[in-house]
Amino acid sequence: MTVEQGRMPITVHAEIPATTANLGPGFDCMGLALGIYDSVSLSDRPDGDTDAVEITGAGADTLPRDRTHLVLGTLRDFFEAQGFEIGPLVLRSHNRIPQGQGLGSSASAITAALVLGKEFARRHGHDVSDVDLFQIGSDIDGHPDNVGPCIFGGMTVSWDEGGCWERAHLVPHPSIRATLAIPHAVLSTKVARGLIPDVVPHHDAVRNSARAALAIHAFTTEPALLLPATRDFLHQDYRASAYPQSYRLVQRLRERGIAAAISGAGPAVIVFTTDDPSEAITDAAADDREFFDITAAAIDTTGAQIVAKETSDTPNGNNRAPLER
Ligand SMILES: Nc1ncnc2c1ncn2[C@@H]1O[C@H](COP(=O)(O)OP(=O)(O)O)[C@@H](O)[C@H]1O
Ligand SMILES: N[C@@H](CCOP(=O)(O)O)C(=O)O
Repeated sequence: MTVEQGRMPITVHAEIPATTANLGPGFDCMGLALGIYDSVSLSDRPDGDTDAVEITGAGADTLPRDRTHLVLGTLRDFFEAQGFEIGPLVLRSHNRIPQGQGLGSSASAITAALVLGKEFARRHGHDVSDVDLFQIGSDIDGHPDNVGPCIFGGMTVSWDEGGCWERAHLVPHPSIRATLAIPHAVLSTKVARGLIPDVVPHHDAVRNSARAALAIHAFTTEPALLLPATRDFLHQDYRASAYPQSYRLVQRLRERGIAAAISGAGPAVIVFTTDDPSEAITDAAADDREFFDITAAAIDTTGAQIVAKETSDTPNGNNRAPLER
């Protein structure tokens, strides 16, 4: 369907949170949404023959403007797969989620495409009642541990059941604060995944299972146990060579009794505390302190949202509308 003669072009706006996957031992299955948002909008382009992409913020100098742009490409693939005919589009994106840091930017980009695409198609009169964004997004990104919290907010645990993605939604304990140490370096998730062995010792699998189970309890009920609950045996040691400064910072923080882990595939470090850890992080970073930007991140509880209008620089949730997922 194209914009009919005389009909006002449609614009849909969305805010899409960053996510931190793994939380230590929850490799490929646990994740948490963070209050750092990409603001993305999609409009009909009645006066153009092709799609247009406008980008500000993170990636403005590096991301493509054609169909290889992850949001636009995913949108077009989604419309084609669903059989929705949609004319030329303008995609506008103000990105606050840094790319290649382990903050789920690719999952957020894919989620942005699907959330906007579903709402845009609905407003163009298409039936979207059977469209399951979590399923489609997890298949495309391959990381339900990012896509789950990105869509639903809070914390999710996800698993594969006979080729379908399932998830449970958890509410993190309100006293938990997340702080990020974001290095001046990037790492592609694909490269980081290449460092993980196909097989791990049974003993490590057992130890990791215990910590992952404990993480559910610590994140939801007893934050005092966050230090042991964020110990991983499946990925961080294997990937240490790809993020030496981040790995060192995690070790030093943990030696000081602070729950720290690599965020997603890295190289950002995520710290979970119930008080302000900035000083401790600066201290633990020692000679590497100039290498990291330290910033607090709220825990997002709502997930991706269609919003009434484009937000100013700091999304505050005032114009958020419930999203039909
Ligand atoms: N907002 C965005 N718009 C377009 N492409 C994006 C966006 N965010 C991420 N990407 C794509 O995803 C890549 C980063 O994905 P990945 O290596 O998985 O790192 P991350 O940990 O940030 O998800 C970028 O190089 C880019 O190709
Ligand atoms: N479980 C995945 C998570 C990847 O997250 P990202 O934010 O780095 O894309 C992994 O550790 O590979």
